[in-house]
Amino acid sequence: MANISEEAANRIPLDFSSVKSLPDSHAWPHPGCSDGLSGSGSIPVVDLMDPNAMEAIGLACESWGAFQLNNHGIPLSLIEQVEVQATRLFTLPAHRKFKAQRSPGSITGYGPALISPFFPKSMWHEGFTIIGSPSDHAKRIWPYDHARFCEIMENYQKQMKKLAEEVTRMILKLVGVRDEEKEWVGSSESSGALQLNWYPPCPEPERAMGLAPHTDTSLLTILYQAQTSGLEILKQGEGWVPVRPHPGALVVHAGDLLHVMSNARFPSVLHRVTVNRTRQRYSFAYFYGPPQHCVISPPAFQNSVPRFRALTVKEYMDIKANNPDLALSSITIASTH
Ligand SMILES: C=C1C[C@]23C[C@H]1CC[C@H]2[C@@]12CCC[C@@](C)(C(=O)O1)[C@H]2[C@@H]3C(=O)O
Ligand SMILES: O=C(O)CCC(=O)C(=O)O
Ligand SMILES: [Fe+2]
Repeated sequence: MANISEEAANRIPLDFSSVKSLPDSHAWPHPGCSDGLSGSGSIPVVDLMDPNAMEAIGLACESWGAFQLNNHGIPLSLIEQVEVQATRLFTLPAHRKFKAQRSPGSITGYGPALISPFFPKSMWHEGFTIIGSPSDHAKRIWPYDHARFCEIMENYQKQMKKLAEEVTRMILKLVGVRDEEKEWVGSSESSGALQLNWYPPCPEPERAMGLAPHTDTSLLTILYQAQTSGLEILKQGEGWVPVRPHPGALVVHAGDLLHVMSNARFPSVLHRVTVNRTRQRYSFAYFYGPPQHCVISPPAFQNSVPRFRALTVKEYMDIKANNPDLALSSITIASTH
């Protein structure tokens, strides 16, 4: 995949509310069938309150890299509040949203997905990325009326962080990470980010792409998808499998840092989003992982050969930001046999 970021930087953002047909900039050659296969089956469902939840999570991560989580303790009322605020944001006129545009080189704010520059066509999607308080960007959109938006987004991140810690503890126990290497879990050091995603209705969904295939960089992602389907994960040997929204459930994805820390026992999952002719779609993704300065590496077992070199989270993030497709293979240790 070529980095076509210079050309991409000059792309004119599309005002989705005014388009009646699919512009060439958003028409993908074969969006729905990149491997010609369509998978069956569906990702496992895990009940967090079940005494066997940890084992179920391990099996799901080994074979699917994703699972639906029930009984997670996040109140539906909070999720609904996030939905209200996301709707309030994304239904604003384009010129209002552009006030909160992400500045070059930074992560937070409104705009296309950060991976967009690596694809030749634009995605049928808008996003808003938050780390901690979104007040800087929210104030630009709503100078006198940003407090409620900020309060809800901060509260959601707080609750998501607690849940992510609980799931991370189980996963790192399964992986066999030593206690001193997981001191960051539950500390204020850990990194979290919230991505609000909006996929408007699309006049030609067969030729458009909501979010192009990617793996998430962090350790794990906890995703809420509102009623509309569209998310698909790639299952090895099977193809693209839809992840249908279960009312009240959250989807958990294994990310690249978990891939490395588990020595590929829990591989990060490739996923994408398709779009719909009549229905818009919202999703909220919370990314959780170790702080930037942490050194990550496969666990040191006597008889297992590490497949990745040790590196800091920051170093991995930089490698991934420059070349998402080759990031994992570029830190693979060459086999000497
Ligand atoms: C902490 C993160 C995780 C990021 C980067 C940064 C904030 C925004 C995240 C996303 C959100 C949308 C998909 C993705 C692939 C993208 O383009 O931006 C994600 C990316 C990653 O997982 O790599
Ligand atoms: O919208 C979705 O269901 C997936 C979003 C996603 O993959 C992401 O934000 O990283
Ligand atoms: Fe993702």
